[in-house]
Order: sequence, then C-alpha cells, then structure tokens
Amino acid sequence: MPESITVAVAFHSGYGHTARQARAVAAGAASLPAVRAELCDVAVVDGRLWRTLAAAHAIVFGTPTYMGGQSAVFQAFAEASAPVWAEQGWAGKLAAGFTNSAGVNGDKLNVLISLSVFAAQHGMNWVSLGLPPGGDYSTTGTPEDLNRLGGFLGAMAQSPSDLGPDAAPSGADLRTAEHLGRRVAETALEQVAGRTALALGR
Ligand SMILES: Cc1cc2nc3c(=O)[nH]c(=O)nc-3n(C[C@H](O)[C@H](O)[C@H](O)COP(=O)(O)O)c2cc1C
Repeated sequence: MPESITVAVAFHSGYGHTARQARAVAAGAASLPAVRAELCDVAVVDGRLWRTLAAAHAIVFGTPTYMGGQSAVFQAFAEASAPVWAEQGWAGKLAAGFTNSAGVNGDKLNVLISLSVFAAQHGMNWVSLGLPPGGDYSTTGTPEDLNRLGGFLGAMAQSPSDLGPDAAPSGADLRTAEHLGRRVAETALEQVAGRTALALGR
C-alpha cells in the first residue's frame, strides 16, 4: 500500500463556477484518510501538470459546458495529451468527470460522454456518479437532494447565468461533486489494495 493515494482534478473554468465544483470534488476525495487531492487548472499546460497527472492514481476531468461541448481550453489540454496517449501513460488509472452549465439541461450529458470517451482513449477506467436521481425525478424530491439534476455518468451542476461563482452552483450540486470525489477516492483505495494483494504493479 503506498503512503497516500493521489486524486488529481484536472479542470478548466472560464468564470469560476466550475472551479467551485472542482474544489468540491477535491474536498470529497481528500475527506478520506490517506488520500491527497491535487487541483490542476488545465489552462496552464506545462511539465508540472503532466508530472502531477502521471503520478496520480485517478484523474477527475471537469469543464464548463460551452456551446454544448467542453470548453476550448479543456479541448486544447485534451489534444495536448496526445503524447501521453501514444504511450498509454494513463492506462489503468481511474477517471471520472463533471460539468457545469447555465441551463438545467444545457446539453451537459454531451460533455460527460465526451470526457468518458477521452478517458477511454487513454485506457482509463471510468467511475460513474453512483447516485440515484433526486430533485424533480419524483414528487417527493427536493432541490436540496444529491444529484438533483439526475445524471449517472458524472457530476452535473447548474449555475444561473446571472449569478456569480460566489452564489452558484447550488449547495446540492457541490455536495454531489463532493460525492463523486469521495467515490473516486474509495475506488482508488480498493484498486490499490487489490493490486497489492495480487502483487500487480503500476
Ligand atoms: C461560450 C459559452 C458557451 C456556453 N454554452 C452553454 C451551453 O451550451 N449550455 C448551457 O447551459 N450553458 C452554456 N454557457 C453557460 C456556462 O456553461 C455557464 O455560465 C457556466 O457556469 C460557466 O462556467 P465557468 O464559470 O466555470 O466558466 C455558455 C457560456 C459561454 C461563455
């Protein structure tokens, strides 16, 4: 068992809303003992970023939804990862994803699908959100429910277009992001323990 497990949160945020979601994912991961979370802003693509991601056991990818897709800055990072892809440097790592947009729907699912395909191209193992749908899914739901936006592939958050990042995303969406970070960290701990038991290195 290594001394600690590292979960990297590789994200872009144009105006700060998705950055709050990223911090919540990191807080959820770091809430487990022996887990360290590293926040990586992919707007800065440098050697430090690649070294941090190479050392991580899991990478959670996050981006705002812009024009129904991932932001151009995130996509530039994704394309810059091609040399890592060529060597399958992230193969076997865990991956997960999150996105935030102004619309309740806003085409967020398209972004999560794109992030999961990106992870699959890298040979990573995708961790889903693992929560039942809350909110308007049933008449007993409330806006305070975890997963109030009813996604399964990753964590979704919604920030009304006239609220700043001090006021959005909502507490429920941030707790949903925390849940994702914790779930990824738990899965990473299980994976490392399993590999140790089987004496498989990575
Ligand atoms: C260029 C651009 C495109 C956008 N496209 C969408 C969209 O397709 N769907 C949506 O619901 N919101 C869209 N929005 C709103 C953003 O997703 C929303 O403001 C989000 O909170 C921004 O996150 P950020 O502060 O991390 O950049 C768009 C915003 C911008 C600037």
